[in-house]
Amino acid sequence: MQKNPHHGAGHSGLDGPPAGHPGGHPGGHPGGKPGGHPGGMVTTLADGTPACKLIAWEVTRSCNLACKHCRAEAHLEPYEGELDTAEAKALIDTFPQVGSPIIIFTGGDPMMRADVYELIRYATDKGLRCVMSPNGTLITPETAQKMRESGVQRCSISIDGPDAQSHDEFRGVQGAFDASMRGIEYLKEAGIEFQVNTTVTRANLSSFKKIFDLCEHIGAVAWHIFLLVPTGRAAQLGAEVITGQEYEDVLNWFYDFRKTTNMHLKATCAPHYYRIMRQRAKAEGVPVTPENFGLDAMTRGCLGGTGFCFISHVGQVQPCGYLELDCGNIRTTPFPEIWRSSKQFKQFRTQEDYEGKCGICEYHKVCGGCRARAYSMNDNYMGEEPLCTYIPKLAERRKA
Ligand code: HEM
Ligand SMILES: C[C@H]1O[C@@H](n2cnc3c(N)ncnc32)[C@H](O)[C@@H]1O
Ligand code: MET
Ligand code: SF4
Repeated sequence: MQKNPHHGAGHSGLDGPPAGHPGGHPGGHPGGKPGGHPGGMVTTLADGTPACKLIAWEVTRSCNLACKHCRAEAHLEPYEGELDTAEAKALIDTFPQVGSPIIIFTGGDPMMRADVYELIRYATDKGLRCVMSPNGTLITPETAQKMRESGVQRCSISIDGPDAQSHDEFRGVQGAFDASMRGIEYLKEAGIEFQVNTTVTRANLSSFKKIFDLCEHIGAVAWHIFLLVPTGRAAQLGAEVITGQEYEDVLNWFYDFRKTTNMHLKATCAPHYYRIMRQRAKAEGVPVTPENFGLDAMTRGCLGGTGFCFISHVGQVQPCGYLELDCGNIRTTPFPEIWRSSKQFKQFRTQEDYEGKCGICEYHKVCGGCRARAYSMNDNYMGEEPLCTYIPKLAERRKA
């Protein structure tokens, strides 16, 4: 079945997201719910600041797995200084001031935090849409029920290989694959939808089709791919980072593959995808509209600081989880003030502040490059995306 019927012709150059709506989006998402987004999505705050659409909140960093690529270098033991229940609720109180963000309760493993359901209930009651990203191994019928009762709209479960051997090897714990599969069954029994998140590495590149088949077989509503960022434990995984050309290949494959399935496929930390999608659509004469491309037509590659942010276990606000840039701490500065005024977030919202190719690229509006990779590979978070093969038109002209 064709998910994105490509009818319509006559494409006119670049279709970016509507101006002033960087990364409009979160959908594909946990379906509508009462109290969510009345009158449609807020795109800009009263003072012109872009609204925050999505917040990944690391409610705890503790985790029972030991993944080789973990950006958080998470371990099982408790971490010092995590926000307590009262601080966490006070933070939730501020979220509506930046828009109607979807809150991803992440970790570590968010299930390692005892009051997580209380917090989700609290946020749900404020009209916020809450999703959760446990690794899946700790889910029981009882906790799945608690998730449902607290209002969890969707869970993401990470699966990085098509079978137990490859997944367990990557995730550092024998039995992780089977335990996550069991957890998924409990989610299904509790009526909670789930998506699979997969990190792309050299090791699993050739298994992609098999991982997709698995997602389909187990009934995932979406498959989101993340491209490895060499940070945290992944800093030791240099050899697993694929090359710029391999990115082009896998994202072109993803573009074609998307047409063959009804499942919602999303390239999350692969900003180049939104350029490739437009290049391919243009070549095919297909306009990039929501009718043809769903939410992919309205979002952009890197949303860090423009439509998305990350809050760490100790309250540090960052553009994303993979870029440990201190943009302010909610313990000393109210979160909405950080979102509005942090120096770094303002930089991310201004193309002139980007360096190298990204600063002059005509695809900037839809891509932005991976800021975390620019930082981890070249020590410059405003530098050009290190793994992009595209030469912007302006650079071509300057060369000529
Ligand atoms: C279609 C809607 C969605 C969009 C546009 C979206 C976009 C993003 C973006 C931009 C990031 C940032 C990654 C980063 O740089 O840190 C992210 C991370 C993440 N997303 Fe989504 N997401 C969507 C839906 C979901 C849903 C429904 C879930 C869970 C059920 C989810 C789970 C995650 C997780 C776990 C992370 C990583 C947070 C971390 O660093 O631990 N996403 N997503
Ligand atoms: C939310 C998703 O982020 C993934 N994840 C964790 N660490 C990294 C990293 N260094 N690079 C890319 N993805 C990562 C998790 O495996 C999960 O699937
Ligand atoms: N532990 C969860 C996962 O692996 C989410 C955070 S990963 C840093 O999917
Ligand atoms: S990647 Fe996620 S599951 Fe793996 S160790 Fe890190 S926090 Fe835990």
